[in-house]
Amino acid sequence: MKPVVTAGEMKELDRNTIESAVVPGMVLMERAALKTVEAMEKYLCNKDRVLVVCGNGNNGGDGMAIARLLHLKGIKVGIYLAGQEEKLTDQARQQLQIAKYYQVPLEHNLQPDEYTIIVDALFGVGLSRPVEGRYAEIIHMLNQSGAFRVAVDIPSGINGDTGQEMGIGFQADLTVTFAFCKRGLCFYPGRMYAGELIVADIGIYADQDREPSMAYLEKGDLSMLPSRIPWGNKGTFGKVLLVAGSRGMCGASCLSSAAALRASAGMVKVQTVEENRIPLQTQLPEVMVTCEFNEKSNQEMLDWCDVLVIGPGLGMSGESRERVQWFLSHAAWCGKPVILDADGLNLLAMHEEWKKYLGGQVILTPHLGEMSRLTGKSIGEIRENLAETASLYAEETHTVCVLKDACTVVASEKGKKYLNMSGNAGMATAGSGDVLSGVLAGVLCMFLAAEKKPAYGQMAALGVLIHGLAGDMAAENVGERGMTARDIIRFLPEVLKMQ
Ligand SMILES: NC(=O)C1=CN([C@@H]2O[C@H](COP(=O)(O)OP(=O)(O)OC[C@H]3O[C@@H](n4cnc5c(N)ncnc54)[C@H](O)[C@@H]3O)[C@@H](O)[C@H]2O)[C@H](O)CC1
Ligand SMILES: [K+]
Repeated sequence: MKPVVTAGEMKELDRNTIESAVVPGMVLMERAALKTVEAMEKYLCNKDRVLVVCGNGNNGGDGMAIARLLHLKGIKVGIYLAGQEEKLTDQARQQLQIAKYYQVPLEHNLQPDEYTIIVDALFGVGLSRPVEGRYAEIIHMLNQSGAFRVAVDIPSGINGDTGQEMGIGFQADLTVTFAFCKRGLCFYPGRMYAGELIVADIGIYADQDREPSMAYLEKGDLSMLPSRIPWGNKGTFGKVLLVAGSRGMCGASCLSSAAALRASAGMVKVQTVEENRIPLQTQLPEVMVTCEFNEKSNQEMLDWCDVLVIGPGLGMSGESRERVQWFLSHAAWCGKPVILDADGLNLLAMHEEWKKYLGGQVILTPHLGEMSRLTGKSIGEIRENLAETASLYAEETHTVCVLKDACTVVASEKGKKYLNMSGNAGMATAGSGDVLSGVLAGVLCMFLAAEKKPAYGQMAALGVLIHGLAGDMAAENVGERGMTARDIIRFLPEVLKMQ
């Protein structure tokens, strides 16, 4: 698990290291330069010609140090100062002095096409307004060149907090960011501008009590998943009750059930309507189907299950409304974990009074449209503030909120947030959300079966990671264009096998 920071948090950590830990800024700059050159090694050969384009700030200072290190390694390199020397920060000025001492060539004309590698050291976390004028022209020229492009800390022009392009963004093939990943490198389009992303440790650490509030999980975090006890039986590995499906809507129940089984649940029972019984049982013989809906059988189902998934393919009928209300309220009373998805969320949006049934063991999985209905905010406003919107709603409802987008945010009521770095555009396909609801149920089952219960936010973040990794495997095998939700299900076991 890796922390993710805002530009402001990064500057604070930077300042804290320099002032409290008394690590000179120049030392941090040298380390930043060394790590960047190290990351460039595998792309470098002595025939390369490198151009380092420097701004006035410390991002530019990093660039000058990088140029000097490359020069001393015998690489042909030149520095192009995009700003004015008199406006350089102290550290950038010192770095320029050092570069001049070692006779690093200064280029006065910008001719990107003469170089095979271009290093963008214009702006980093100090970007404070849209890029215009001469700087915009420079970035445009650099993007036009056929050179291999390296960004220092953040691709210039990309907002370090939101990932939005401010005027024009440098299109990097490789970004070496220092100390911690910035939020703007996780959200789109920032993530696309970054290219290959390397987070370089340069000796800046967060104090325990100032841990950044956001993190992302990596493949290695699958090691958190508990192993299956050898003596278990199908009941041991988690029983999922899926309240799903309605007249003419059976597909979502199939996808969610199949995903739960593929994500390690031991048993799945679907509470649905009579006309879905045959199609479900035909497509998924492993799944039990019941069409009962009465006090006695509902209570038996609730007592039987470990986790509920409520919502896929439910529709908005009065009958569906009753099913959601009964299971949501009774699950709350007995503290059973619930994943509330799709029309379960749309019905919640219409029944404010159901919020009393929500709590820490409830995971909401809205996409932007469902979130708009739940919060009354516009989709545009939500997309601009994904993390804050998810966090606010999680706090308001005391739940875990999985706000689904290209970069899904998982927010828990205690303010912890996770960004998902797995997945791809091929997953924007019908049923992908139904699959996620099943995967989340499967992951909860894993932990419940092992009698471990990390925070629901962390379990949900693991489920989102697994869903995305399966989607990445599907894209590698069948391509993004042609993949379907069932391809994601197909690769779930491969992902879990990796752990
Ligand atoms: N975080 C770390 O551990 C380290 C960071 N380092 C590097 O320092 C930069 C941040 O440097 P800073 O001086 O704060 O700002 P920038 O260099 O990012 O910004 C340059 C300068 O540009 C001006 N500016 C901002 N926006 C615009 C604009 N749109 N048009 C024109 N000019 C603009 C602004 O006034 C800034 O002064 C960080 O990213 C790292 O690369 C340390 O060197 C190593 C440790
Ligand atoms: K940069």
